Amino acid sequence: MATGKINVSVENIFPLIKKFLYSDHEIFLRELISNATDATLKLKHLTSIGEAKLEYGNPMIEVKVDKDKKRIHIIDQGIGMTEEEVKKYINEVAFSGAEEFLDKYKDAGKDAGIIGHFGLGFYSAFMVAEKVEIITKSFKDEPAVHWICDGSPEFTLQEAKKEERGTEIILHVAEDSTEFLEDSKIRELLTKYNKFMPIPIKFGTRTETLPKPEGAAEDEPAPTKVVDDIINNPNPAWTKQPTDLEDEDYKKFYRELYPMQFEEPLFHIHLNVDYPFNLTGILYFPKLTNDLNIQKDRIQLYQNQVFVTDNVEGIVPEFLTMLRGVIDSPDIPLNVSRSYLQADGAVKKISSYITRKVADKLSSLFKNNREDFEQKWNDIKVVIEYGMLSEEKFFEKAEKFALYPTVDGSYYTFEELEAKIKDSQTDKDDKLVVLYASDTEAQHSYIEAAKAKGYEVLLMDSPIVPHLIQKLETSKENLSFVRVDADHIDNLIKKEDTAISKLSEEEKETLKGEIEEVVKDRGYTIQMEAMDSSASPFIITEPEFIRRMKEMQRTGGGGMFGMGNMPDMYNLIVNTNHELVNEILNTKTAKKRERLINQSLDLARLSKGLLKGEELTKFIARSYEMIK
Ligand SMILES: Nc1ncnc2c1ncn2[C@@H]1O[C@H](COP(=O)(O)OP(=O)(O)OP(=O)(O)O)[C@@H](O)[C@H]1O
Repeated sequence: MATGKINVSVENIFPLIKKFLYSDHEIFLRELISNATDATLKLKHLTSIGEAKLEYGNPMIEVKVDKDKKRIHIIDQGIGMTEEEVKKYINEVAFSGAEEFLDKYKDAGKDAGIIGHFGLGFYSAFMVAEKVEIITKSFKDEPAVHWICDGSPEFTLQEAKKEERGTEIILHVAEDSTEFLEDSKIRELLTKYNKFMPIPIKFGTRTETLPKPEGAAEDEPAPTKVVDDIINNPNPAWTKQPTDLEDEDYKKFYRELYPMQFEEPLFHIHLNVDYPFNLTGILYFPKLTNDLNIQKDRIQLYQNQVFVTDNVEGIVPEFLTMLRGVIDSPDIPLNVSRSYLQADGAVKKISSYITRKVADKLSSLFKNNREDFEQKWNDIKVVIEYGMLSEEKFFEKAEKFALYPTVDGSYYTFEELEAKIKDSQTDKDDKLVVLYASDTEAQHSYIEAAKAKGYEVLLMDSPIVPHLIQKLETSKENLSFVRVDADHIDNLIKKEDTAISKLSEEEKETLKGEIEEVVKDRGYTIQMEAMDSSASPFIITEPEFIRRMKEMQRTGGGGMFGMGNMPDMYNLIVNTNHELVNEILNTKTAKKRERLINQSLDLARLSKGLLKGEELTKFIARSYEMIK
């Protein structure tokens, strides 16, 4: 038996390994299974090129937990190691790797998230074990060896009896890590990190129900068989060629990724590039709600089929983090901080590649089946609108497929919309005015007024609309968006012809004074307008600019500082051509005038959804009195 001392400058590296990555202790299993996988794939390679003269067969990796003896075994059938190789790879290479790791990252230990993604390699075993054994037999014709190390830099190395090729790692689990002796914990980790690794991983057995033999009695139980429980799918969909996959395969894989998701994805995008960087993956568009905060199943990042994280911030442009699926790339550096990641050239290229692929897919979906795309619009618009706002390149590409639905359910691209409304909705200053509503119920009367004029009204109801229209207005010339309740209809799109007022200037002044007297404490700005006699006598409007700025502030970013908390501002428009307004003017008694004004104002508020609570109760009681 040989004993030796591992040559390291840190006197005892293991307590340090334990101290770091405290919350990430669980990665030891991922690291050891990755090594076992590498060893198996190396053997596959050597047999394929004829360097290892043996049958590759169907090797698997087995994980076993012996709770009584407090041990975890990881057994592979890979290339194994000779004594020389153990000395070299374990005592020197692996150790220096661990040392280097600690040196580099002990100060960066607090850079949340990233550090645990960097493999400590073999020595991460000491994060949970007080003693580690390696029993390994190389594929070369040499005796097996047994290496034991108890966490000090001393180790023993002796010949072992192992006959089969491969490596067995035995972890003697430390007292403070006994949670890893629970089957359920190990299963959880295997499913989290190793679900799609390329070599089958066995963890215990399971009972499979077989079909009943023909002619079996109905009450006879179906026969069963005990089989290896393989926890992974070694050939996940993203590793295959898109041409080899059907739509159903993509859906099946989605269910595999998110077993708790019962809703089908709307469509998928298969990513596949090998130059100038390597990346494969599948992204899915799920049905998204308008609530941006509740989307919880996230894109998973893999490196060569090993799960790394589900936090892809910095790698995928932010607007696409709402999607689901997987990205697998060996080219994404993980042992660095997020801020570095965002500045990294390769990562930037990856991010813009993904953006382009998503835009191309949306474009082809739109072209190939517009009807279907329109039907899905409501579920995907948040991502697209968000992308248009945050990525200039995407904004340009989205011109072709971004849709603008009307309150009547027609969908236009911006170009189509422009062509459709150009004649009717260009104002006297040559500005194209796009009318929109955010709520068809609440803004019903305003929508009707616009439709009566032959105008189109868009329905724009996602939370980022104020930002989006701001962006559209600044990127196109002579364009403005106004919500239907921002002013009375003739003011929304001002044309040359000035309406004739039935009231003289003097009469208007008198009336304005009288109305002001009655409504003076309610904060309305009164606007006397000569409108169509069939339009409502009193209308309450909410000026576009201030409302939009406030909304932008509330949804974050943009707008004007401090405006989010300002009270809502309303205008009261009085239609001087309406009969009732004329009557108010000519009413003899002040009491009756006041009553007419109040009743008209309440009706206008009712129409705008502003009449609530006690005021609504009073209004109803008063109305009953009137018709009695
Ligand atoms: N199960 C195994 N079978 C054969 N060789 C192994 C096995 N585990 C580890 N080794 C050898 O030990 C070396 C060191 O392993 P370690 O995990 O520390 O580093 P690595 O795998 O090279 O890199 P990293 O894990 O940091 O990506 C490996 O490169 C390999 O040669």
